Amino acid sequence: KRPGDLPPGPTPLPLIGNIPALFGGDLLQVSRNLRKQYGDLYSLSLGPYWIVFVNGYDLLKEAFVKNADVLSDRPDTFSIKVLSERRGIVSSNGHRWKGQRTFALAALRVFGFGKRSMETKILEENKNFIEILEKENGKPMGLAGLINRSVSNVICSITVGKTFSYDDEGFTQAVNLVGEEISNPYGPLVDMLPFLQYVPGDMFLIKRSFKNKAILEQAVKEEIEEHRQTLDENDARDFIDAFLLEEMKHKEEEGTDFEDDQLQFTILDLFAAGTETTSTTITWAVLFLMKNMDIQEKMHEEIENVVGSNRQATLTDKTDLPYCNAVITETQRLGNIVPLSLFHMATEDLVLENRRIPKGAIVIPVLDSVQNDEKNFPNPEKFDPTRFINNEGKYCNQDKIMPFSLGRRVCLGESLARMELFLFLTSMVQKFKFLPPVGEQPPPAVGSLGITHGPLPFNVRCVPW
Ligand code: HEM
Repeated sequence: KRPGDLPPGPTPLPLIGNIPALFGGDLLQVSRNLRKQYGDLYSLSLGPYWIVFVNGYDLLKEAFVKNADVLSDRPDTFSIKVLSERRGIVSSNGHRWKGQRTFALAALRVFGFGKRSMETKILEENKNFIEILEKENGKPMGLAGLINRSVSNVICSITVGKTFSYDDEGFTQAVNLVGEEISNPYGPLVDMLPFLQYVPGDMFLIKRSFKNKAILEQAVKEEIEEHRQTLDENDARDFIDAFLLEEMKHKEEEGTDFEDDQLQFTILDLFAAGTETTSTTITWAVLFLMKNMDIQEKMHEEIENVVGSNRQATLTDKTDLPYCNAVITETQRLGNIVPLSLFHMATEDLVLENRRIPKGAIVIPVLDSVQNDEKNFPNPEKFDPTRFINNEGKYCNQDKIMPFSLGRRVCLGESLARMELFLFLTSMVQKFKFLPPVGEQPPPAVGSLGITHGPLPFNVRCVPW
């Protein structure tokens, strides 16, 4: 039974709890339906967990910023405990998480986060990407895989100190496997209903996940070993080197988190979190632009006026390109890339809106509720960048959405992601118009939900202006 002081929700049934509530579509749809009935705070009883959904800008702030002491841990779910072994940054808690996140942020800054050197790397990668699009000569193509590999190269240049050719087999396999895991539609379901692990066969892709994990771990292990063989103590080349040097400092320390297993998961976290999210956003942008030729033309015109056609836009152009910024922010809003963020856990009982969130509950920051808030964004289904342009033609309102989540677990790669989105999208629209295959209508803007919410595969023609 649902204790009377918990957030409201459908009545749990004996043994199966609120499983029937999940029959209403994917978890995003389920959450939207429940909100209509129960308001901003509601709960489900699933498997061993109470799952609490937190909606709305103010309540999200109260929960994850004001009560960050209680709501910043990850729960004991299958993906966190078993697949990620509670290691790395995304899946660790407490002392380990704090130490690893702090180290990673500092090291990433040394290797380019927020710096001009990073901009140069992104622009270089972008040039290669544009050249490949040029070679396609306006033929219809699925762009998502290529964007994925190009974006992935940016994070690889910092973590493993090199980039890969787009037809490198090992690299392509790693990028595809990570994509498969992050967009696995059963991932959140198995996390909430752990007994699904024991269903015979591989209907929920769990065996597949273990296989993918083994391949990815082996690839990273090899990179770490190669780095160890060529390590120069006075010259860290990349994130792996910096971590190996840190390992040396902590060698004598019992139970230290600076060891190879931890490094392996952190590299995989950065690779996974740093690739799929950004490339999915860029892919949504191409789809939205293809469906809105007038917006595409306006964005191109702004780039032509400010940057011209002989050089790539750089970050110094950013403030002079308000419409481009608005298109990117509107893409993040409507694309709704991580609509339910990642799962958090309540480490103590907590009272919100006079309701008790019990210790051990999985707590979901419903970022979707902010991105699609009708009060701030009338007609939220419409792609309309002018929501982020004020009367003076300036870029505004970007803080009305929270695609990178909030609180202590806020996305660690936000500054890199913002750079990438701006530099990739401006140079893509500078060179090409995005059109559907001849004789076809642009595809519907329909997404599928795993951890990320990505568009269904579609073909596009990239035709020079
Ligand atoms: C547009 C691109 C991106 C979006 C929309 C995005 C969004 C998010 C979201 C919603 C979270 C979950 C926060 C929470 O638990 O409440 C997150 C976490 C994280 N992101 Fe990103 N992200 C993006 C790009 C990146 C990049 C480029 C990196 C690479 C460095 C990155 C690294 C991480 C890491 C390591 C975490 C885990 C943080 C922690 O648990 O402490 N993300 N991101």
